[in-house]
Amino acid sequence: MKYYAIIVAGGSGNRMQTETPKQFLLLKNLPVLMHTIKAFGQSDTQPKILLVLSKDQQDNWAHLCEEFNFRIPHEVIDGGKERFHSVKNALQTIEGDGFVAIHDAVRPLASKTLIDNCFKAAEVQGNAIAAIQSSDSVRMLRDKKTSALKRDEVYLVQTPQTFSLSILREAYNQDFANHFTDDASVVESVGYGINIIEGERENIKITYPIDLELAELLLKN
Ligand SMILES: Nc1ccn([C@@H]2O[C@H](COP(=O)(O)OP(=O)(O)OP(=O)(O)O)[C@@H](O)[C@H]2O)c(=O)n1
Ligand SMILES: C[C@](O)(CO)[C@H](O)COP(=O)(O)O
Repeated sequence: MKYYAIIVAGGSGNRMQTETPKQFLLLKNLPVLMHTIKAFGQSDTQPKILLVLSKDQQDNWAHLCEEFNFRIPHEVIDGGKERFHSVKNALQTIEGDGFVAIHDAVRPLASKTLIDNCFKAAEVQGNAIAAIQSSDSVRMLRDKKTSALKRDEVYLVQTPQTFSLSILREAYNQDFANHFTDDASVVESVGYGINIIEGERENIKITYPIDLELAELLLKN
């Protein structure tokens, strides 16, 4: 069986409000993105790594790889306008069958166990996404009214999100829609049920400055 990891790093990090896009910021003296790739490089599954980067960051990345002597093999793919298009660009470079884990470059704390478990579950069920249950109470706002939701029924979705190539190709054949906030929503929209596996609370997404501070605290040496 062939295994692939699409690591999406084609965003500009507007909410982080740093000049350097967040995936290149230093986390314990190593760019965030290198921590993320290392987790896949250390997994038992050993997927082929496809790294999606905007064209204007590809030289910067090559320099960073030299500077940090970063030698984990990976292929660089051009980013797209939205995350959806970045994933699609990478998907189009893959031929044949197999399984693909899609992962945010800015989730550098995913463990190798979580990555391997996602691949294993997708092999059995066709797809598997990492998610955790909410530990807060949750409310929905609709038509200016709020109402409580049953929190046991609410999951906070993470990446990796892992799919068989045949399902993923069918899903990414659609046109982009604004409600496609992750890969599961793209796949669900062509009629597939989505399977959840237990994610990790440490597997945070670096979105705002406080997330980088949290990641520094959480990252084990
Ligand atoms: N056109 C895009 C947009 C996002 N991403 C990637 O998708 C992941 C999750 O997106 P997000 O956290 O929203 O990153 P940004 O789009 O960079 O952040 P923001 O929305 O704050 O601008 C990130 O690793 C980001 O680099 C991507 O590959 N291509
Ligand atoms: C894919 C994702 O990380 C799952 O939680 C999330 O949907 C990405 O959202 P963003 O708005 O692109 O950060």
